[in-house]
Amino acid sequence: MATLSGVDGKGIIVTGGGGGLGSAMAAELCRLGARVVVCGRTEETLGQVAEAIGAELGDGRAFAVTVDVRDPASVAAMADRATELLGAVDGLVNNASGLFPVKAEELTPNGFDSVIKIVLNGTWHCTAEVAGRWLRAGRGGAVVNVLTPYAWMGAPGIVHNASAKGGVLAMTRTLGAEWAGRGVRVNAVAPGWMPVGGTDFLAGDPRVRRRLIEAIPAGRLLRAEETARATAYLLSDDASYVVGEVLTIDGGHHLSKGLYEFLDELPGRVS
Ligand SMILES: CCCCCCCCC/C=C/C(=O)SCCNC(=O)CCNC(=O)[C@H](O)C(C)(C)COP(=O)(O)OP(=O)(O)OC[C@H]1O[C@@H](n2cnc3c(N)ncnc32)[C@H](O)[C@@H]1OP(=O)(O)O
Ligand SMILES: NC(=O)C1=CN([C@@H]2O[C@H](COP(=O)(O)OP(=O)(O)OC[C@H]3O[C@@H](n4cnc5c(N)ncnc54)[C@H](OP(=O)(O)O)[C@@H]3O)[C@@H](O)[C@H]2O)C=CC1
Repeated sequence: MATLSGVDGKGIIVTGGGGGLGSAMAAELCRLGARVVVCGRTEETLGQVAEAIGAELGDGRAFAVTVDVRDPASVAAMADRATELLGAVDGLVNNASGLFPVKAEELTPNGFDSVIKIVLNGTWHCTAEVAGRWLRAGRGGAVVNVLTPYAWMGAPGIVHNASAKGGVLAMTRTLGAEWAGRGVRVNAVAPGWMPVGGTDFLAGDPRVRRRLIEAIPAGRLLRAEETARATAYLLSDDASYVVGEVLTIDGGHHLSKGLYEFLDELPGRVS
């Protein structure tokens, strides 16, 4: 019986690989057979991630490389090093991000820029560098951008990050179409809330956690490994005809806005 090809043997770069989702994603991709470069600005956390993967799966599976995705020269140096370490780079996961909650009317120009530079410009710099190498070499590759459902829904309180993610959504669709004929696929995942990384503080509060879960039709928070497996699919040759697509992994959360949260209170309840 035919089996799915997965990411076995592929070399993959994960930006923000020292963070909550990035580290879980790197570990799961390695469990699925990939070799991974985790990159970000903080050498210490990246080293810990590579070491933990090495302890679980053996040496030579995960490597730490520093990068600032806002700086094209730093991204080019990271891509050189990743190629040395992995032999060949087959996939790129644009996962690095930054945000802070702020009222839009209180956000300064520099505050807006600080997030746009990481999320929108950083995703572009990494994609242009890595995919540019594939195109020049006449070979294929797969890019997966990490979005969230608020890339198309909007997110009051984080206008900088929502604007950047909306831009990355347009980038995903545009480059997906522009490069599909040359074997470079660009897609995205849009995970819902996970109790990791930048939102750990929210899901860690029992009251907030309960309210979050109540609003999610699947009735629980998303596990980082589930996002990793969806990402692995888009990186793999199993997704060879999937182009410019966004795979939403949120337990139906973005579909539930409106009536769902009040279903229990309606006469002749539906749920
Ligand atoms: C239904 C579907 C559900 C779907 C549900 C989906 C949920 C999705 C959740 C997504 C989560 C994530 O993305 S989590 C990712 C979170 N991770 C991170 O944030 C880690 C990386 N963060 C950072 O590096 C920093 O926080 C960040 C500020 C972004 C960048 O750092 P920099 O050093 O570049 O910036 P700084 O020099 O410190 O600051 C730049 C400017 O920003 C301002 N600034 C900084 N912090 C500020 C703050 N808290 N409030 C106001 N302003 C602030 C400063 O005053 C400066 O402006 P001036 O004073 O004018 O100079
Ligand atoms: N947690 C959640 O519930 C959800 C998260 N997401 C998305 O998942 C991704 C990861 O988020 P999460 O794990 O929560 O957040 P984290 O804050 O844990 O991870 C963000 C990572 O980005 C890196 N980073 C930030 N700025 C730069 C930079 N200039 N250059 C290189 N790396 C940088 C950080 O490392 P360093 O500071 O060392 O550079 C950090 O490792 C993001 O794209 C986020 O939008 C989507 C939906 C839900």
